[in-house]
Amino acid sequence: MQLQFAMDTLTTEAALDLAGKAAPYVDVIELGTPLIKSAGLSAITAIKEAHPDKVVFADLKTMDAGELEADIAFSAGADLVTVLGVAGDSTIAGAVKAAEAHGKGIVVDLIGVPDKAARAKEVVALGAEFVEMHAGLDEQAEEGFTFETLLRDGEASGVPFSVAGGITTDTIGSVQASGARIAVAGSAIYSADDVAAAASALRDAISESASA
Ligand SMILES: O=C(CO)[C@H](O)[C@H](O)COP(=O)(O)O
Repeated sequence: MQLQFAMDTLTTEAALDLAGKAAPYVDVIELGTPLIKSAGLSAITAIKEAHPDKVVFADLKTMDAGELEADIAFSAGADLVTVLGVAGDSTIAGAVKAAEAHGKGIVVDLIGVPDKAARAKEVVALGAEFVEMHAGLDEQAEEGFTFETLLRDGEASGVPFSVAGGITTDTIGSVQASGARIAVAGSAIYSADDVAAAASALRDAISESASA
């Protein structure tokens, strides 16, 4: 299983600093939605130039104008771009068209989708590379939130999936056991006093879980 670091920070300078510390331990570097809204597409270019060997993930969470929004993110240097699963099929198909033109990929974020397993099948049929079983920051803070449903939905979907929703060293083993392609960790890394150590600990937890 791969490890993705979601950088929910607000400036390119902060993102470059975080990415520089975590890069040795992660496979995918994500520019979070607030970062792209705050710093603009140039942040994607800066991260790709600093880390050309990493998969750069632009979390646009596109809801409309799929082809146009995906195209500008790929042109800026993204390897993977997100579209929302609650968007219409034509939006997702448009984003997939842009990905094909650039030789890159679309990830469909299933945040807010009631039946994630069913929608996952539909969007992969539309050409998405994989789906993200995602509980966002607000949902994580809601009373009664449980992370386990994301894993069950991933397993039930039968398609390639990542998982995001407050993953920590305590839970990343269960994500791996669910068959996820990628575990996405944001606050567990960027909020840590020692960012490199936090990323390294998640990487070690993946290895330990694989050999258990
Ligand atoms: O996309 C996001 C919020 O919409 C986050 O980047 C994602 O949830 C990962 O961060 P965390 O591990 O803190 O949940």
